[in-house]
Order: sequence, then structure tokens, then C-alpha cells
Amino acid sequence: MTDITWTLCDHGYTDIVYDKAEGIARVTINRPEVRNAFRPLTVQEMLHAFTDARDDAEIGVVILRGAGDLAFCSGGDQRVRGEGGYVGDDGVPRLNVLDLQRLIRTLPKPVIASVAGYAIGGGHVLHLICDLTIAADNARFGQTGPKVGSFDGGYGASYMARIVGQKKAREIWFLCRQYDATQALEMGLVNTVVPLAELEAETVKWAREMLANSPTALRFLKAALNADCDGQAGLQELAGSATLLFYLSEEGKEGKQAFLEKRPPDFKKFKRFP
Ligand SMILES: CC(C)(COP(=O)(O)OP(=O)(O)OC[C@H]1O[C@@H](n2cnc3c(N)ncnc32)[C@H](O)[C@@H]1OP(=O)(O)O)[C@@H](O)C(=O)NCCC(=O)NCCSC(=O)CCC(=O)c1ccccc1C(=O)O
Repeated sequence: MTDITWTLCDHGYTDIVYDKAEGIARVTINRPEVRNAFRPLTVQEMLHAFTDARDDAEIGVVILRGAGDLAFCSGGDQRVRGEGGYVGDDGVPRLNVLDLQRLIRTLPKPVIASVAGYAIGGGHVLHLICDLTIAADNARFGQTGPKVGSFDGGYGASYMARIVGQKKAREIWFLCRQYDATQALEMGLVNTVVPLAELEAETVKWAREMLANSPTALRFLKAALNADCDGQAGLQELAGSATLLFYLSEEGKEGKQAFLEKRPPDFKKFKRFP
């Protein structure tokens, strides 16, 4: 039992549930009948919810989880996989989960994956992309791509190797084995393992601890850790946060104000720190 009261954010979603409490936004993939596999609509709704969480200044942490105890997410819905991608009502084949991966990765707030049951295939990559993973003791992790005719050579391969090392990443992808929560903890895939009954409480506890810390420090740390892996895109993310901070400074405001007042800017009053 968790001492938190969630408020539903009703955007007319069918495939996810989105709620908020105490500065935490929670996205729940709600397709337990297919072990929370995602179809294009599921991903579109997650993109919408994560964008809302990013833009809501009251939100400091986002939780991603699956409905029920059996699965976090089992990846792409193989029933709607057509030629060239996953096909929605519009008939267009998509791999729009890649957009979601980038949104979670660049969201300037910590994202926690709260994993009960299976995190498999594209669902495994989703928890991997999140900043932290809290696993229940019934969690099982693995990739299936080479078994089902798929692979994720982006974050799913390169970022995984940064986390578990090259040898282990190759084992995970080449053999398509499943790993239990203890094995996942040993290889650094998850941050902690708790009894299933304590998963929500532990996830909320971690969220509350981060909410008590400086949001700007967390934002810069996430951007810096990303930049180490993400090349120019990572640099853009880090530099964007630096520009935001500069806009908030008196020095940044002087430049804008001088332009609007049609006068030369006076930057002499600003110190040049070592
Ligand atoms: C997850 C399982 C291990 C769970 O096993 P179990 O508990 O025994 O349950 P089941 O009886 O197998 O499943 C119950 C029910 O759910 C259906 N189901 C499960 N997973 C899916 C799925 N992914 N798609 C559709 N349906 C699913 C299952 O058929 C059952 O239905 P019934 O009608 O009741 O029979 C196990 O279910 C399992 O292994 N599932 C498949 C996992 C998988 O292979 N996922 C796809 C991997 S590929 C992927 O995710 C693509 C991701 C992607 O979009 C991408 C994009 C860009 C670049 C790369 C990628 C990429 O490929 O990663």
C-alpha cells in the first residue's frame, strides 16, 4: 500500500493511463492482455503524455510502468507488424517507439522505469532508456529481436553495451536469453530489486528523494551523462540547458533588454570568474 493519491489526467487515452501526484507524473502502458505490447497508438499516447510531463513545470519526476504484475512491456505488438513497421488505423507502417526513446532520453527530468514481470524486446529497451530502473523480484529481462526478425541497433545496442559491457550486450542480443531480477541487478541493468508488493512504494520513495533535490542540478547531470554517449545530439541537449540558465541570468537579460531599448549592451558590470 502506498501513501500517495494519484489524480487521473484524462486525455481520452485508450492504451495508457496517465496520472499525477505530488510533482510526479506516471505513465502506465495499459494493454495487459498482450503483456503491455505497444502498437503505434500506444506510442502516440505515450509521446503525448511524456510531452505533457516535460512541459508541466510542477512535474519533477516521471514514472513509466506496465499495467498489472505480469509485464512492464513486451515490445512491439507483433499482431500489427506489417511491411516496414507497425501499422495503425491510418495504414502507415511506423517505428515510432524510436521517437519515444529520444523523448525519454532528452526529457530534462529523471524518468524511472518501475518493472514488474516481463521487460522484453522493445519493452526491455524502454526500461534501459529510463534513467533509473526499480525492479520487482518477479521481473524478467531480455531481447528477442533475432528470434522474431528484428533488432534495435540504436540505443538498444550501444547504450546497453555502455551499461553491461560489450561481451554481455552481445550475449543478451545474440542468444536472446531471459534474465531474472537478481541477474539484472548484478549486471547493472537495474538499480534495485524489491518484493513485488513493495514496487510502487519503493518507486515513489525514489521519486520523492529526487524531488527534494535541485531540479537544475538533476537536469544538468542527466544532460551531461547523456552527452558522454550521444555525440552532437547530446551536446545540443547539454548546451540547451546551459542556454536556459543563461537566459535566466542578469547578463543574459541585459543583452535582450539593450536590444529592445535600442542601446548598446553594458556587459562591463558582469564578473569574469576564473
Ligand atoms: C512476454 C512473454 C515472455 C510473456 O510470456 P507469457 O507470460 O507466457 O505470456 P504469453 O502467453 O506468451 O502472452 C500472453 C498473450 O500476450 C500476447 N503477446 C505477448 N507479447 C506480445 C507481443 N509483443 N505482441 C503481440 N502479442 C503479444 C501473446 O500472444 C498472448 O496472447 P494470446 O492471445 O493470449 O495467446 C511472451 O509473451 C513473449 O515472448 N512475447 C513476445 C516478445 C517479443 O518478441 N516482442 C517483440 C520484440 S521486437 C520489438 O519489440 C520491436 C520494437 C521496435 O519497435 C523497434 C523499433 C525500432 C528499432 C528496433 C526495434 C526493435 O525491434 O526492438
